[in-house]
Amino acid sequence: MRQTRFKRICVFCGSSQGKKRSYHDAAIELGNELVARSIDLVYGGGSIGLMGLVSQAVFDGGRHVIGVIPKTLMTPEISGETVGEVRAVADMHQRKAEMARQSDAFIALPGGYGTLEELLEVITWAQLGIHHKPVGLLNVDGYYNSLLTFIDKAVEEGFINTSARRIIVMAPTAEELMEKLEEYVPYHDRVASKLNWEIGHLGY
Ligand SMILES: CC(C)=CCNc1ncnc2c1ncn2[C@@H]1O[C@H](COP(=O)(O)O)[C@@H](O)[C@H]1O
Repeated sequence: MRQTRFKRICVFCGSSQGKKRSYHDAAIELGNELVARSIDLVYGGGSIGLMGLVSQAVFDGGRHVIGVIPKTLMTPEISGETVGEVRAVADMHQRKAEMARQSDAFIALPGGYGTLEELLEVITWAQLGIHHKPVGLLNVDGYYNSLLTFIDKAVEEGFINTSARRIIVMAPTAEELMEKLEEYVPYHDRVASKLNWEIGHLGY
């Protein structure tokens, strides 16, 4: 068993499986990597898409799985069944706060609007000093290349600070990504570190 600084990691990913086999395989590989490192999973609940694959892999590997799901989405027709522990929440905002509160790091696999929104929110929260947890992007088959190019454009055009660019930890495989996340040094902004967030309200 490998040494790890993480007890639980939150995975954001598609509620669809995507078209390539590599997305399917990467979700299972990430789940297995968490198991190999004795890390538990926090995710959005349910069994659909890549969400179902990663949660099943972690559950089958004997680790604890927490699915945080809004009551409205909690039907077999919409989200399928959640393996492991289910935490029902009132809405999407509570879900994100609860997923963030429960985990020591975040990883995004390929996904659509929901995944992008969750990923960008935890990056923004890191930038504002709301949390100091690493954020990893699993760039399976270059899926996120155009997003990364866009972010570099935003740095170039002066909308993202060069030092904040390094909040995103990126790798093409789960193993490499985990190695990088283990070594991540939290981002510190002089202004953000002086902000006094109401921890209770934000869910931290
Ligand atoms: C009505 C409908 C479309 C239901 C889809 N069913 C869903 N069930 C559970 N979580 C979801 C669902 N859709 C989006 N999410 C959230 O958004 C992310 C996936 O959205 P997407 O497929 O990338 O965009 C997940 O990490 C999850 O937290």
